[in-house]
Amino acid sequence: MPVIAIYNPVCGDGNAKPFLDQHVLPLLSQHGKIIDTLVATEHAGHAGHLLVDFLESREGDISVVLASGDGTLHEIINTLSSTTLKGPRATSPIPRLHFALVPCGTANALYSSLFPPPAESDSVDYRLQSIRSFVESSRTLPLTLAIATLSSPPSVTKRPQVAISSVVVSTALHATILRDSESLRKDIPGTERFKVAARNNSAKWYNSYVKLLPAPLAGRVQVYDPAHQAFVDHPESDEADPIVDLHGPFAYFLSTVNVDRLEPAFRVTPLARTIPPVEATCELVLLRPLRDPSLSRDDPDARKAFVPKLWEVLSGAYKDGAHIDLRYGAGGEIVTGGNGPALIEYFRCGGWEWIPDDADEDAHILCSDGAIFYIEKGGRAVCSAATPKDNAGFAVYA
Ligand SMILES: Nc1ncnc2c1ncn2[C@@H]1O[C@H](COP(=O)(O)OP(=O)(O)OP(=O)(O)O)[C@@H](O)[C@H]1O
Repeated sequence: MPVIAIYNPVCGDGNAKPFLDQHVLPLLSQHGKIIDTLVATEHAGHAGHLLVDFLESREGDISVVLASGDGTLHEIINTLSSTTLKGPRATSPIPRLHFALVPCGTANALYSSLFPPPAESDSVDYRLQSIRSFVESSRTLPLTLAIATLSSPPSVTKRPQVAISSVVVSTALHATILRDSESLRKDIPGTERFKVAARNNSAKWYNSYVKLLPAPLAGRVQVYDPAHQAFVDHPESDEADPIVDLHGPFAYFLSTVNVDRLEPAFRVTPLARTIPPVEATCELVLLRPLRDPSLSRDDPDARKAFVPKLWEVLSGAYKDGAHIDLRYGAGGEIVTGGNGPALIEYFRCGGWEWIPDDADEDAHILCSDGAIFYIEKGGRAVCSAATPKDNAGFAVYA
């Protein structure tokens, strides 16, 4: 099978090339794997085009050694999903692409979810696991994709914009963090920049109306019940009307596919691993501050009072996903037992719609694997999880 190795020289701390040279290429060569093309990305958006050129010049299935973070994989998936190949491949569908991931990015969400990190997650061995799987077992896992369609208002005749994710689609706090953290990348190359951007946005709430759609096999939207530590059918999702309506404001709204974490230690959707889905689903976690019994309306005092609770939830994600079992006590204090409302609402669904309030500028920001999009005024984002077809789509050596 032809093999291309692509590295992003600027991702993470900028060490993809030396890591490839010192560790990856020798291991591949030890196992007799020949790299047909070894190439660096030269600019944003380049990785997808490199792969298109390679596909057009080879036949059959191909493998890709990808030394980057999640953003470069995102670009590849989006470019290939919107490109018609030339030459002999013009008449046949793009074959399944097999990726051996070398985690060289900042967060490496997909890699660290597929290979949950030991304490020493920087070790060379830890970073070579997908490569080892490529050379030793060739076992691949197909990726579920989250397809987000951003539509204009019905009065505007414009094609919707499509963003395809293999990790995360978010709005609200996470999307504004990603928007703002990019400008901090140069000064703070590590994950600390996400925390700085989070602090700057922590008192914001986002006004939107949301619909949750069931996955085909389940037929119902499912919600996590902390009392039984299991998913149950949402009480408002029944056979006659399986769609669940949710009103804001929202502090947090984040949906994942394929991953249980966004950084090695930030297990934001832990049930993706502990109760694995049986079909393509979005794992959706959200936080609606007005579920807090101590808050009755949205005003600046309420937003300020909620900030420490937001932080406690987010720090719970760093404690092996403990945030999903936090509840409100009668006075709005955060507790771990009892039967008060859960802080985090954790849904498993086939998709969702986010219809931002026109007057709330920041509610129009959407993040797809770190790439930032703007939902037009009067428009909406619709996201659905898709199962890859046999022999097509994207798979990872794992
Ligand atoms: N040669 C290049 N010069 C400048 N930017 C590049 C180049 N090659 C790729 N890029 C851009 O670098 C961005 C960051 O890459 P990537 O997401 O892989 O790493 P990261 O952000 O450090 O890691 P992660 O997404 O895991 O947090 C990508 O969005 C891509 O467009």
